[in-house]
Amino acid sequence: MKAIVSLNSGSSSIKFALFTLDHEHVPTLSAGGKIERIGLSPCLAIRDAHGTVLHEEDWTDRADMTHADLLEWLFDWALSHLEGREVIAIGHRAVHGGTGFARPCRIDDTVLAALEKLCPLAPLHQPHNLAAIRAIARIAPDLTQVACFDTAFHHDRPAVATRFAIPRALHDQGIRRYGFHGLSYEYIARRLAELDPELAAGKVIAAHLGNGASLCAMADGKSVDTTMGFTALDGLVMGTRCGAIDPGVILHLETQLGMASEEVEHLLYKESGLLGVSGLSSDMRTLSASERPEAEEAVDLFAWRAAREAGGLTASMGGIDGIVFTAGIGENHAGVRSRICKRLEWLGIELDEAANTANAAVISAVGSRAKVMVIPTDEERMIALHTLSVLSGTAP
Ligand SMILES: Nc1ncnc2c1ncn2[C@@H]1O[C@H](COP(=O)(O)OP(=O)(O)O)[C@@H](O)[C@H]1O
Ligand SMILES: CC(=O)OP(=O)(O)O
Ligand SMILES: [Mg+2]
Repeated sequence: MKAIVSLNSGSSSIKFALFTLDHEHVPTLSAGGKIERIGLSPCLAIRDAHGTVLHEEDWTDRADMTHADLLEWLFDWALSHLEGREVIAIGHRAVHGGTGFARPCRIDDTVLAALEKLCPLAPLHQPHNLAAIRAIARIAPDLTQVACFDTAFHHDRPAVATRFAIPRALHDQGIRRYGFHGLSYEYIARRLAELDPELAAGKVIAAHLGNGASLCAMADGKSVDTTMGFTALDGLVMGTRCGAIDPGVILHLETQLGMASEEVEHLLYKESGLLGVSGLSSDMRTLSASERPEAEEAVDLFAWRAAREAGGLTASMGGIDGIVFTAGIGENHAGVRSRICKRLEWLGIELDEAANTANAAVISAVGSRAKVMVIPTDEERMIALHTLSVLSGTAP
């Protein structure tokens, strides 16, 4: 049976899925899994389509294990468990497509070289995405590999939402707001259209709150604004990323505190966000379980900033009909959803706390002016669908 594999290398996780194809090439999930807490103490779970665990692994205290080490482990496992399935292509999440890539494409040396140039704009992601592509090219040089871009969903936003207030020539060189988490938002837009077509046709904020976090304002299922910009450093507070920051801080760090640009990069990408504010952890579960006041301060800042940006995106759309929470924190953390929604009560948003605690699909109260939902994201399925569209020559 033919199959395709989706690989999604995030900043703290590698998610993967194997889809079998029927004779019309409709993908059905066969197995999938996630390696998480990379850089802390990685663990892995692989499940079949019914959620039954096929394999679990815990690399306690192995903060040293890199994305590449874990991918190698995963390949070895996969090769011995394919059981007659023939993998015809591998689709990858590629976080940054720059100005050159607005739709999924087959990967060759030219594409790889162009994506390599974008690594400085997504240092937590793009190098891992490309390392996975290269590793597979070494193992199976003839296998088709497809890149699916996080930036693509935002490509057709109104021009005003793409511009920084800097000299025009820099915008023309590509220094502009791109936006990320596009595979997740595209999936949410499609899923919402199935679950609630009326809401999907309206003005919705999708909140992808994971280790990386952003919001997307969607009108009629299309991105009109988003909190991330030139890089995935912008916008909300994240696990280890600072989110939007006064650029004057960066100038001060360099000119007054004498920090080298590599040190500033490290500080803003890897030592800031929830980790920086709490001094404890980048992981929301750890912070929620902690009694330390700094942990509480970090969680509160996370929610405050998300609500503040949601207010801004509401203005971008000229109103709001609904909010959809997704990704690790958005799907699972009732307390954070509640904190954000409380700060948005002025928009007529009211939660049903029992539904919220149960992680129900609809968590708004009956009288709420805007509907609030929880929809698990599925970037892997989106990658599979895009990969198939490239194989069949029907990519948009
Ligand atoms: N059951 C849960 N309850 C609360 N938070 C959770 C839960 N599961 C995951 N998270 C949080 O989600 C975040 C990771 O999100 P995820 O979307 O998996 O990350 P990535 O951006 O690396 O794909 C972490 O902060 C983690 O603590
Ligand atoms: C773009 C981004 O931040 O991705 P992730 O959530 O996987 O870190
Ligand atoms: Mg993610």
